[in-house]
Parts: sequence; C-alpha cells; structure tokens
Amino acid sequence: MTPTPASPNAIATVSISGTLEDKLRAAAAAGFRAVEIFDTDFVASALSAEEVKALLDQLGLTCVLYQPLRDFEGMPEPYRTRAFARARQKFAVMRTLGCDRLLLCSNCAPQSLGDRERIVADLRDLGDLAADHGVTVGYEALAWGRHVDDHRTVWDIVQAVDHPHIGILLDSFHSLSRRIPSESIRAIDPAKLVFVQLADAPLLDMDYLYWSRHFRNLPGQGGLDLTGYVAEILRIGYDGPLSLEIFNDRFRANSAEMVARDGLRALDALRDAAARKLGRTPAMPARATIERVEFVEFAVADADRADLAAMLGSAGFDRIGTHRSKRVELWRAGAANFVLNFEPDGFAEAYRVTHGTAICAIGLVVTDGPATIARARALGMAEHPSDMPAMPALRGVAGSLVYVIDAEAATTLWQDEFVIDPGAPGGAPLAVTAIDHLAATVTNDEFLSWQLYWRALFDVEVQTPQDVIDPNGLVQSQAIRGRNGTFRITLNSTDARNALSARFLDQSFGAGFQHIALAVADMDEAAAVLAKRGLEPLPIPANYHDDVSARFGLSPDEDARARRYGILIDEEGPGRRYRQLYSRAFLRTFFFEYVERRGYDGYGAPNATIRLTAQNRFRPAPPPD
Ligand SMILES: O=C(O)c1ccc(O)c(O)c1
Ligand SMILES: [Mg+2]
Repeated sequence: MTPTPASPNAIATVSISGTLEDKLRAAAAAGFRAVEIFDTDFVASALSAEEVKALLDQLGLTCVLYQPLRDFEGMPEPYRTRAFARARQKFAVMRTLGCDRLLLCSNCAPQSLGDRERIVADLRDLGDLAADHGVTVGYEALAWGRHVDDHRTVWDIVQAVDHPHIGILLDSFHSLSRRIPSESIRAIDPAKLVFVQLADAPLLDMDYLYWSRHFRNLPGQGGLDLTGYVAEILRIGYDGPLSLEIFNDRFRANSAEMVARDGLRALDALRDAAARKLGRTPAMPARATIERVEFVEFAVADADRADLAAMLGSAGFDRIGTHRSKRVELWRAGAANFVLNFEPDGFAEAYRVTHGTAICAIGLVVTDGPATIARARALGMAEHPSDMPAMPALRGVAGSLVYVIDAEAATTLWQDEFVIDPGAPGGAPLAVTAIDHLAATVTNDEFLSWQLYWRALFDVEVQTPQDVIDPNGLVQSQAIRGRNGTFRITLNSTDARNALSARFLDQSFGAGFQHIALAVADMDEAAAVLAKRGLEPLPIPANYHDDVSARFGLSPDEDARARRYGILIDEEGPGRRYRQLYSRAFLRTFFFEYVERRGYDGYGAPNATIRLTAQNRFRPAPPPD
C-alpha cells in the first residue's frame, strides 16, 4: 500500500459548507493538514486541478483521498466501457492534485449485474489501471449498495481480487447503521485497509440513504459506537488517516470554520476514547466527572435589580451573603446557589450589555479540577481569564462561562469569597435538594456543537433526542446526563421563528440558559411554601388535569393539589413519578421549574407541549403594522 502522508486526521470537503476554496481554507484554518476531495465539489468548481493543487500547497494541505467513483463494478456494456473511461479521467485529475487514493463505493445502479466473478474481474482491471497511475483504490460498501452493502462482503471480494492496488475502505456509518459487529474488522489485513472514514449519526429508524445523506454528524454527536469501531481499526495496526465524512443538512448551512474546528475536537476525543478502550496510553486526562452544579450566576442590570430580587424571593431564594470585594450577592434556596453580579465592568457586565439580565455563568464541581482544565486545553477549548485561582473558567459555546471548581476547593468556596449572614434563612423552609437540570436554548447552528462540547469534556451520556411540539413549531431537545445523575442539561433548538425558544434567542440576543430546574424532595410541600412566598406559577388548564388525573389515577387529594398549584405529572412506570411546577418568566426570558423525581429519569416530555402552550398565552401582542 502507499505510505501515509502527513497528518492522520482528515476531513472530507463534503462535510463543510461553501465553495471548494471555502472548504479547503476552513479545513486548514482549523488545523487539518489533510482532506478528501469530494468529486462533486471539484466538478462544480471553476478552479482547474492545477489551481486546486496550488491552493492545497499554499494552505499546507494534502489531498489524501479523491471520492467517490460510483456505479462502476459489475456493469453490462456499454456502461462498463464508460465506467473505465470515467476512472481514467479521475486518475488524471488525481495525478494533478497529487492524490494517490481513490474511493470506489459499491454500485447502486439498477443496471448493475451483481455477478461476483464479474465484480472481481472489473476490480482487477481497475487495479491494473490504478497501478499505471500510481493510485490505490479503496472499495467501500454503501449501506444501500445494490449488491454489496456490507464491509465483510467487500473484504471477501478484495481478497478474491488479490491486487496490490485494490483494498478495502471502511466507513463507520455504513457498518454501524447496519449493526455489523465491529469485531468483524479483526479479519481485515491492515495492509489492505486503504482508508477510514468516520461519521456518527443519531439513532433514527430511517432508510439508509436518507439517513446517511442528511443526518450524519461528528463522532460524539450521535448514537453510534464510534469508540468501539475505531478501537478495532487501531487494534489491527492501521495507522493511516481517520477522516470525517459528514453529510449533514445543518453543516451545509453552517460556518465552515466551526464545523472544521469541532471536527478536529471530535477526532481528538475519539482517539482518546479508543486508546482507553485498548488500554493504550491516552494523550489527555479522562473525561471529567461533574459532581454537582454549585451555582448559577446572573448578570444583572441595575434597572432590573428590584424586580429580580422580588422574583427570586417568591421563587424561594433568600439573600445570604455579599462578596468581600465585588458588587456581587449570594442568594440561596437549600442546595441551590444563585450569584447575582452587578459589577460595573468585567465579564458579567460585557455579557449583560449583549444579552440583558441573563444567566452568564455556571459553576460546576468536578472531581479533579486541574485534570478537567488540562483536558479542555487538549481539546482546544478556550479558557477565560479568571481572577479566582480556585475557579478557572472555560468559555461555553455561546459565550457564557463554565467555572470549574475542584471538589476539594469547593468546601471553602463561599466563606473565602463572601461575607455570609449566619442568620439568613437561605430559602428555608423550601427544601431544594439540588439544581436538577439546566435547560439551554441554542441556535440551530450550534445545537450539535454544544453536544460535542459537553460530551467531549465530561463523562456524560446522551438520552434519546425528543421532538417537542411548541404551538408555533417543532423544537428539538437533547438531554445529557452525568453517569451518576447529579448533572443534567437539556439543549433545545428550533427552526420555527415564533416558537418560545426562538423568541428567547431574539429577546436575549443569543443562546443561553433559559430555565433552571430545582429539585425538591416533596412537591406538595414545596408548592405550598412557594404559594406563601407569592410565586406566580404558570397557570395550567383544567383540561390537562382532567386528563392526567384519569391517566395516573390520582387520588382526590392529589388531584386537588395538582390543580391548585399547577403541577404537571408524568410517570415512567407504576410509582416512578415526576412532578413539575413552573414559574412565570422573568422579563419574558428565563424562568424556574421545580421538579420532584421518584425513580424517574426523564424531563416530563409529554408535558412539554402543555407547558409551552401555557407560556404561549403570555406572548406579547404582535406590534401594530
Ligand atoms: O452517499 C453517497 O453517495 C456516498 C458517497 C461516498 C461515500 O464515501 C459515502 O459514504 C457515501
Ligand atoms: Mg463513505
């Protein structure tokens, strides 16, 4: 096989948006040294092969694969003759591009005969032609190939062809979408493994072709076992490129630079996971364990100060401390800490100028703070200068901060920074036991980027993505949870201009945390305390309670309290119950939710439409024409 050039990380031009020049520039800017050029990108380009080669050189890129050659093998005449003419033309382009690997994908044409002897003979002839041009061909099984749709079949054929210029190409999407066991890779001779393409995908029950061409995503953004796949590939001794080949509608409409940068991060995280699986020395510290959300910080405009204080008071919080040197207050309800930042300059001020009064940061207690920061650095995540040595900060995807608090430093965090009033009630008697989850509303563009951020840095798992029906459009929701369940975040995004999450993006000028869910031990008690404190709950219609009371067989007492306080209920099975109560939104932006979990792991997805419809009733009237 041909020796492997330069960098082992590559990206296919089909993965990113723009013209061929845009794609190459974005790949290089992100730090890639190698690309696959997608045939259509080249054919559609006004640049000659010589000009593309000059641009590659200028950008320090090598074209490590040209792809694909389609509908080639096992054709009757006159298609066979034409297929060889096409191959010759591609070899000529590749010579100019300085590219010595060609991807041949399995035939999908209705005319293809599927006769194995014929396929073997065609590939052998193609091998001779490739040898003349100094090219090696990697044969790839498309999951929807007409006669060949499984990499094990490709490997059988490649062995039968037995030609030094014909090998196998593996693509994780085609193998894993068909649930082909990754152990089957062990049968492959690494010297015959020409190239490896990687893509993840959400677990959808969908036609392979449509799934592949629209929903592929970066490793760590979907539900396929990329780690197991790559571990098998590295185990057999493959040391060629790992290349991202992502067909994704969001990526086509997105910033090429962002996708390319995320791509490199995804590959680094994947190599780390595979090395760990193989018991090899990892290149970075392990994914970090989040022990809890220690605090949520609000950047507060002076004009909103009194209203926010009133709202927090009704929401069960009390001010318990003031910062020793800054215009910062600490509010508490049981185990939930809110930091209110009124500083006239610095990060919170900058955030407030952009977004208005909003959640500008969260503080996470992790088991090993320094290792978390080291991993973030290895993944190219930006740090934000922090004036608190015990609490370094990382930039979140949409510009808010994630403070990283080492578990040991967390014990003295509040006393060190704040003067705490020992007599302050701290929210009692409302027994908030934890910050249950953070709900982020993100732009459609960044929905996958946020997922990668959390999954690459932290030891979390994704739950099944949910389609939520807002009265004004579809919202996609992805829940992410730490393995111990002590950290939960949901990411929500929509295309629908009038959906609540879209209005939040407008209102707060960008993505951010739209609501905070507080865990309570007993919803009935909590609801009564909140009512006394004057919380304005989100009104829930009687129709809902008629339905839920019948569905879950509520006792007259339970039924009456649910109606009185506007409590929403869901069950994951007998006795595994979730009860939720929502506040009204503060300044039409963020709001709070109280949740009681009894052996329940979800987020009340069946109630989301009820809640969104209720919130929709408070929409401002559209401006007059
Ligand atoms: O969808 C396709 O046509 C296509 C083309 C080339 C590939 O490598 C692939 O995985 C899919
Ligand atoms: Mg492929």
